[in-house]
Amino acid sequence: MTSPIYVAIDTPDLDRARAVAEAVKRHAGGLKLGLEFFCHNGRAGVLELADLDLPLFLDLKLHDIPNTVAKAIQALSPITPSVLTVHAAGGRAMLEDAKAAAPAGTKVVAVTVLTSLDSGDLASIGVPGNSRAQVERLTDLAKDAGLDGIVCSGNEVAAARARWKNGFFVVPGIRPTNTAIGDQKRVMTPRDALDAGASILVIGRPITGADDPAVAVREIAGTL
Ligand SMILES: O=C(O)c1cc(=O)[nH]c(=O)n1[C@@H]1O[C@H](COP(=O)(O)O)[C@@H](O)[C@H]1O
Repeated sequence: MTSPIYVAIDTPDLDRARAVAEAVKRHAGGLKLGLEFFCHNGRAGVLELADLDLPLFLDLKLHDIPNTVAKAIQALSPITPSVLTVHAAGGRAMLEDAKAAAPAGTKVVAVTVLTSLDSGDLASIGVPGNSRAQVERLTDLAKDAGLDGIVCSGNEVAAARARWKNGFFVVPGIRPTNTAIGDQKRVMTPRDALDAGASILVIGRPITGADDPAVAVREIAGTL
């Protein structure tokens, strides 16, 4: 079975990214490249890692007016990521245009409530209620807009999946027991997140910050 673990390769250093990717390859279902990597290496850097033969998840969390987001996605060509992120808070027209602009083989998924936020943070940006209510609202929006799935924490994924049976659910904020939480606020263990309905798990520092990323990813895979 393909591993559900997507390793977040959060570094601006292309050589380090390649080394970590090679180390984790055996137990990873894919690599996630985000803003830290992309701001430094751009499209050329993503294409450099295409020969690793692992699906590439491009996490750009696009959030702008519909025209700008659609044009930005077109400007990624010839990259065809397996997964691409946009912010659900960009609204329905932006989500529809993002999906229309993406290559046919790319899953476009909407970030709902960042896993670094708790209900106090939500209140401070004018969102009433808890993270689950907001994830549910944005899950319905993403589904209606024709996206492929959403990003949420393990705490909300069961509720989100109950509303969208065949959606694709990306769950970051993954922390094996005994690993540092850091800036994340809504976390779950890999096993619990899968049991709750995650399609894939995004895991960064518990693997990339370990003394030996190959050992760390193997140990996590062993718990699934
Ligand atoms: O879209 C994401 O991947 C994402 C959404 C979210 O709500 N929270 C979140 O942590 N992420 C990403 O998931 C990764 C988590 O990294 P670690 O906290 O190091 O495991 C980072 O690359 C984040 O950018």
